[in-house]
Amino acid sequence: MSLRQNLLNPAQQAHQAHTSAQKAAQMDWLNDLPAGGLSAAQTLNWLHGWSEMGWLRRLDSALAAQLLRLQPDAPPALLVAAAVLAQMEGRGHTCLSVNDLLTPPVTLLAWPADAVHGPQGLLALWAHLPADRAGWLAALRAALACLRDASAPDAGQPLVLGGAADAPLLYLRRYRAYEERVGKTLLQRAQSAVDVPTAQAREWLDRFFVNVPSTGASPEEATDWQKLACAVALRARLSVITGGPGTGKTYTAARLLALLLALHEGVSPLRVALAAPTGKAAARLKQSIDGSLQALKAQANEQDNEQAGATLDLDTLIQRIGAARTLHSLLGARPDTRQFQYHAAHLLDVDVLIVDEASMVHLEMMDALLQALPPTARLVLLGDKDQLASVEAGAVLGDVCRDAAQGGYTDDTLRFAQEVAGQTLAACFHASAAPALPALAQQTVMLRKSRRFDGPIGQLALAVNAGDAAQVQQAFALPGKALTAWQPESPQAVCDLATGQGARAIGGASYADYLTCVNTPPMAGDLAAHEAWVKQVLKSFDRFRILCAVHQGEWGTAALNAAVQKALADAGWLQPQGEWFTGRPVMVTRNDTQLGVFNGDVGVVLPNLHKVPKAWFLDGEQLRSVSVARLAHAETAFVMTVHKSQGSEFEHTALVLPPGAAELLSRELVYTGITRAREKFTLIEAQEGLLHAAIARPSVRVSGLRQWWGGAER
Ligand SMILES: Nc1ncnc2c1ncn2[C@@H]1O[C@H](COP(=O)(O)OP(=O)(O)OP(=O)(O)O)[C@@H](O)[C@H]1O
Repeated sequence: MSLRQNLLNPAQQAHQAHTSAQKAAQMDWLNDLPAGGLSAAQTLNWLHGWSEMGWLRRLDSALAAQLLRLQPDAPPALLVAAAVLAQMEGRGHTCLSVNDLLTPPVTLLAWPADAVHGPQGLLALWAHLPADRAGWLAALRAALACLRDASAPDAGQPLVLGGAADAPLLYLRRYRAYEERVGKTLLQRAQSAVDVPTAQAREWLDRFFVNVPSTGASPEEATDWQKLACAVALRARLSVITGGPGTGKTYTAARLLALLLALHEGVSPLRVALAAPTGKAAARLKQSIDGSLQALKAQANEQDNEQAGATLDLDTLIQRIGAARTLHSLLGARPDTRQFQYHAAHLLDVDVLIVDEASMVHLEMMDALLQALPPTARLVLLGDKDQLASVEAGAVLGDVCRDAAQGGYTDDTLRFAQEVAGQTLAACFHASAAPALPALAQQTVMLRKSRRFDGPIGQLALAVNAGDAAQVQQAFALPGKALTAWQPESPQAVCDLATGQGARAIGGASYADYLTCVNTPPMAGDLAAHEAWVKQVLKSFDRFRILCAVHQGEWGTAALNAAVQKALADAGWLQPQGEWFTGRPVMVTRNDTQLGVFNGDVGVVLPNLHKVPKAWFLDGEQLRSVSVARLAHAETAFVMTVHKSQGSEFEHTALVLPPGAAELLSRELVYTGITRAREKFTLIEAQEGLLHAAIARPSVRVSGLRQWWGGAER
């Protein structure tokens, strides 16, 4: 089954099967093409045929049709490039490299064999298209009503040609505009220097970071990267702190806030905002920042009270920070429009903005955020560069942090690191040891020591990240029950895991934990007892989660959710009557600002005190209930995609790798799945070899973002 088929619902698949034979017959004429090559109309037919077959989206061939209407003599190559570009945008790429079109883009599209080799397939069409870059560029530039390049005036053309002469990039107009604005604004912010009171900053940093690296430590371990990250963040209006789970990104951000407070000289108090792409991630950020500031307060009190605790009012800072918000809510998302309440002409009221889980922020959202942020405000991006990028197009954090591991710090940065943070970086992190890296890299620091993931799960995550199959194998062979790999015969195994009744005693939390709670509501009918019960259910539900990579097929979210629900009902845990039965876990699939729920929020349906079913959500300790009648966009959440799990962690995480979806199984997907697990990780491979195939496949997002700050393009 192809990727597209996997994403189709059963009705669409049936329709597709019905039309396939019809379309194949319609396309027979393509075998008898005249030697003169394809006309634009024939090319369009061919592309429509691909959409009918489910290889392209209808949207993709519709773009080609729109271009042909705009310019009736548009060359076939332009129509094909546009349809492929639209398809790539749907897969998260912000542009299409023209170089990828010089030969049939078999790897790029990863279509099934008949779509590649069949008489109406990719190879057959490519026989009619230019064979070199000059030919493609000539074809693209022959349609200036459809396409703008650097030399042509902007007349609202839907396509834009950009990139370098030897690496031209084709964009949809919208993405080119986002990319240009995001690239330029990030660079401006990174270059926008702020005066740092060196001696004062050094004094506070020495107070906040008391770790002494052990003698004989490796170059990575010899540096206090957290302290360095704080220092670097002081000197410009953009800083980026990346690192794996538990490396102390929020710990560092909390100390940075304390440092900014300590150095703040304005008359009005520092205005701080916290945000993340999802509600869950925002709640975790707030909890973590508060926890770190409380710990810092205790540390300051233990140190010399006269010098630290007494002069730094951390209590007021904690109170003033306020709740962390989703980016949608921060920017003031409005129903049914892409426009936000805050934008370039109505700026956010903030001095410092910390954005966590920045790997999930897609290009369009990053653009909206940067536009709405006052030029004087400091932006601090936190995130794990190795995690999956967002479903939507763009991988801004990945692009920014591409060289973060190597450092590439200039003399200026090295001097600053020494003066302000007291850190002498090993030669391997100097710019001389690598090609000189641009200003953005000087504002980026990678944290390298995990405080939470030093056990088997951490080892596995590192091995996956390095694409090291042997180390992965070794990690699974480690003693203890933290890691389990399983190749069951059928998806029934997933149900066994969910009910906690699996034949294999692999241990770990299951859905039996939260359902035990669901089935023992409080006897007393008072509000406090009811709230405590709801919170306990929600927290227990978050102890375990099943993640998978696809929606369709017997190993996809739809079938597995139904199977798990049935298994739990058969085992007596659930009574699934109607849609909104007690205990049903739900995930919101669309932002609804009026209801206050956002795409990705996960809750559980439980009765309120008056026995009316409500969907309940927990943000930190804050409980919210939503009327189920108004929750129009939600689905069952026993099983969710890895994408949707980002920003969350579970005591026990099970990752299901399905067969036939090779294109979706990437190193980043597996890494993200593993790092959702706090204590136990279970891998369920529907077929032997899926894990190894996935880790051998790092995902690549085509983007030209780095051209705006002088980095090499992918
Ligand atoms: N320098 C440090 N000294 C002591 N404890 C630390 C230090 N840095 C981080 N920690 C602790 O390690 C744990 C993980 O830190 P933190 O939550 O900041 O990591 P993170 O990178 O933000 O994690 P995640 O990716 O899960 O959000 C926390 O308990 C934190 O208090």
